[in-house]
Amino acid sequence: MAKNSKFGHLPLSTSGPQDCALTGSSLLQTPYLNKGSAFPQEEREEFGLTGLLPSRVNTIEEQVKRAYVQYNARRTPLGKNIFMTSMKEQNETLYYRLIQDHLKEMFPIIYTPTEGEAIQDYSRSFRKPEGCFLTISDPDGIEPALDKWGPSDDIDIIVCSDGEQILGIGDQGVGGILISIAKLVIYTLCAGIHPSRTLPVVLDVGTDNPDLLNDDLYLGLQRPRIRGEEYDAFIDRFVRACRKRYPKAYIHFEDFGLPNARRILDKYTPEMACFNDDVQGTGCVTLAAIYAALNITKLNIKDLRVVIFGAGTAGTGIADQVRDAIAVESGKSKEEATKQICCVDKPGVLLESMKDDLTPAQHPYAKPDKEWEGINHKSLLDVVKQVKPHVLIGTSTKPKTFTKEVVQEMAKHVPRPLIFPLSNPTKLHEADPKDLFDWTDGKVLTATGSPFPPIETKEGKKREIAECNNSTIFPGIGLGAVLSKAKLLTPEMLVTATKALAAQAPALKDPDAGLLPDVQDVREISVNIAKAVIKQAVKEGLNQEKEIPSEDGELEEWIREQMWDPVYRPLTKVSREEASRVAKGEAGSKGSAKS
Ligand SMILES: NC(=O)c1ccc[n+]([C@@H]2O[C@H](COP(=O)([O-])OP(=O)(O)OC[C@H]3O[C@@H](n4cnc5c(N)ncnc54)[C@H](O)[C@@H]3O)[C@@H](O)[C@H]2O)c1
Ligand SMILES: O=C(O)C[C@H](O)C(=O)O
Ligand SMILES: [Mg+2]
Repeated sequence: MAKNSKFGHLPLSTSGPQDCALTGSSLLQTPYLNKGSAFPQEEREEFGLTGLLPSRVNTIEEQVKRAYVQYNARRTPLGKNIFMTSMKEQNETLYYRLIQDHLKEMFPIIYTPTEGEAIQDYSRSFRKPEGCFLTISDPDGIEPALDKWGPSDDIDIIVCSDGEQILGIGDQGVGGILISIAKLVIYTLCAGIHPSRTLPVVLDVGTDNPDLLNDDLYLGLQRPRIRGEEYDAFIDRFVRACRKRYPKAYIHFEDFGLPNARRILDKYTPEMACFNDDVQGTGCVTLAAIYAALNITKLNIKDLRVVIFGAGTAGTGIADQVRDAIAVESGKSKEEATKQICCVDKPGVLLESMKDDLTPAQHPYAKPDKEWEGINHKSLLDVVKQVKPHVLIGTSTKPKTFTKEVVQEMAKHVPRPLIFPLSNPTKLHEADPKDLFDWTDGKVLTATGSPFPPIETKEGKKREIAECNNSTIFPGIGLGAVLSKAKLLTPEMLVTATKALAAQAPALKDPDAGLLPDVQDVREISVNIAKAVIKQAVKEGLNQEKEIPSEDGELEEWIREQMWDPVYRPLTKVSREEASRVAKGEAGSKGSAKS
């Protein structure tokens, strides 16, 4: 429990002394409690560390300085990523503090795009497991595996992936554990979710990736993916087991394949607080970036024409958010609003005659065939000529498909084209922002799925390229859901989160600034997003937490107080029996003590 809080009992432990039942080398090997060379003299004596550490006692700032030198000695992004993973296994507080002090530089190393390389390399560079591995060949193993992560109040957020559509790099099987871990690191960094209260899971159901099927070092279930009833039953058993073991935990689904992502989300949304990041996170962050751009172009969302290239999980998630926003602003029905959105996939514009081959999420966007008669709807250039979109979004995983011709065609019809190449990792982006800028004489308003450096304008000014990645919004939404203990995550909560993000766009004040806040500021942004979500949860009567302050200032303070910071906290020696009440169990990978 947080100490000295004017709010009394708070669910997250973020400050004050913490109980520790470990001593000696087991303490040094417990990443959540280890302070390494920063253990003060008294704790070295009390916890049996004498002789196990060099004599000099460092501050965390000194440790960060040393770790940063070591980090910089690694030459490649993947080498740096591997270094960071090993730092996390040794000293979690230092790991988070190091990133926090170099956030902008390290974000692309621990997250998109470098995490993609690490995932592809998972079985080959594997050294130490982290996370929870559940396998379809052993469904009875689900409950005992979850039991290892502590008592029912211990877990706030579960991120799970079945590894089928990791970023844009496709099926990575059991390596998908690393995307669950990376998303949870972002929750901690960007929204202060307590790192010991999170659970990363991979649901190993096999793989259809031939490279992995033929690799004798592959660590997952080496057989084709199991689909259909057996898959559904496995997912259901997992979700039910999570609900039973951690009834208040929020479930975040990540990088499931197209046939499953939306289906699973729709199944569980009416029953529990759950979230699909690729569908909802991407939809919300993209809509927020559109809102910010509209402020510059002075257009209203109700008038927009939008082309979405790549109508998969993310593409249809974005389409739905934009459609709903158009409907609300214009008073039109959803069906009417849908007409302003044109979804293009491999076979071209989605048409009614293709209905048998479309997913349920794509169905509403299928256009009457006669509207496209005589037009080459498979050519993006022809689609752009026909639709004259204000907004072009790429979620296709097909690099360089927003060609000079396509972009210049778009720029003929609208004064400020909004073009968002969102396919990750960077090498899959549909266009490079510098090209978009050059091809449109700087008129483009852009945001990208992975980070890019600013562009220099002819006048020597810098134009920031916002990162339109769901990482800007999912941490705040999760924080809001966790602190309010929301029973459900509703569309209204997502709308209010999107508006809270859009209201903080730097471009509202300076048109050369980014369309979305910089990662550097995301912690503060998360507070505002969480506040919006919590207020909406209360409004809808879905908050299981009853002690939520109603006044805005107090609410913000209440949120901030529950956000975890990477600082060393004094340790209080307790017996194993005392600690076990709150412990995660020494067998758990995160160490045993929490207070
Ligand atoms: N920036 C973000 O926050 C964010 C969030 C989620 C996904 N993404 C990225 O979006 C991409 C798609 O992810 P997803 O989860 O939606 O995958 P998905 O497989 O569900 O969707 C991809 C879609 O693109 C279509 N496609 C493939 N080739 C095409 C082509 N030549 N022309 C038109 N369409 C084509 C596929 O048929 C599919 O429907 C990935 O690269 C992912 O990293 C980015
Ligand atoms: O993980 C990311 O970088 C964003 C997104 O969830 C994706 O799948 O690309
Ligand atoms: Mg994703």
